[in-house]
Amino acid sequence: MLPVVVVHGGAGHVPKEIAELSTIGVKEATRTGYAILQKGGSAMDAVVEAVALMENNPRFNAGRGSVLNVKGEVEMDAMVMDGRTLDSGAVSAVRRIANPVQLARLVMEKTKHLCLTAEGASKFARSMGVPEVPEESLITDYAKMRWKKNLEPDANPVECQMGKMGTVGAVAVDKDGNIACATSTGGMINKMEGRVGDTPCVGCGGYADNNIGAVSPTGHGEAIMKVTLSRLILFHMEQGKTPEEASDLALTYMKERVDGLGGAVVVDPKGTWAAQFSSLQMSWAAAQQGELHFGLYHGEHFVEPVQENI
Ligand SMILES: CC(C)C[C@H](NC(=O)C[C@H](N)C(=O)O)C(=O)O
Repeated sequence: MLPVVVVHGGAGHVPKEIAELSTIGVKEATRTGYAILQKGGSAMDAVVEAVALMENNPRFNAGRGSVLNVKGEVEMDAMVMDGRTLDSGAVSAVRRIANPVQLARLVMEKTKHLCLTAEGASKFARSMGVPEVPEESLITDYAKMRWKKNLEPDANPVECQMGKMGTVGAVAVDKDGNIACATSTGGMINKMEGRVGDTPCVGCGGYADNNIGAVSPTGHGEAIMKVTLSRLILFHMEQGKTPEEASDLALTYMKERVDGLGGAVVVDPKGTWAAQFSSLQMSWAAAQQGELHFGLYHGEHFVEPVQENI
């Protein structure tokens, strides 16, 4: 059953044609993560590479392609967690960085802190030799269009929020049984300047523990934080639930208790995995035992050889 990697590309909803590009993106990221695991690479390497690839893909709400805050600027959140040691690293409201997930990993590896924010995170990036990129290079026409639409007086905020999907995340177990997670996002459309969502918060936007499993979620960040979604899913697994049952229980709780929608990718130490969501759709893909699994709408589960199209 090992190794395994499971990836998601967000839980918002967009028209089918656009959503299919997300499926292509999550499949590509999953193949990349799986190739690393097959060569004996670590779960941490696999999730960071998979997420960085999706940050570079303008189709997703992370890195290039991030949604814009109310001022029309890009502020991104990202986190990683290592299930061996429970070490984690995160950045919040960070600007002008191409790959926040790699910066989050550096926070974990090179500082004694778990999270750096805004200007401090940028300063740390500079000190680590991470290049600053022009803000314009992170902004797509699509993100600008959604931002403007949201500012219109008759804009329906719910409709507009859901009309852009693409937070990205991954969980993996390597052949040694080590488990890791990574999540990266531009956040919620037209968020206030300085808004920090679930993604950089341990137990909310991700959690990994070799003894239990790992989770990377997507969805309305404020709702995810209220129920500490990632840790809640793992709590249900500690109580004996499967990854699928645990995700469904926690997502139902989030919906009923705080009216929040979302989804998550989950693994346990044996390599049992799940990709569940309460939203209309979530692009996801998983690789295990030479097979690539993927889907987008409820009830969809396609399988093909993982080697295809390489
Ligand atoms: C409307 C929602 C479901 C869309 C979803 N957003 C996030 O996951 C945002 C992230 N959790 C945060 O709050 O910062 C997406 O990008 O697909």
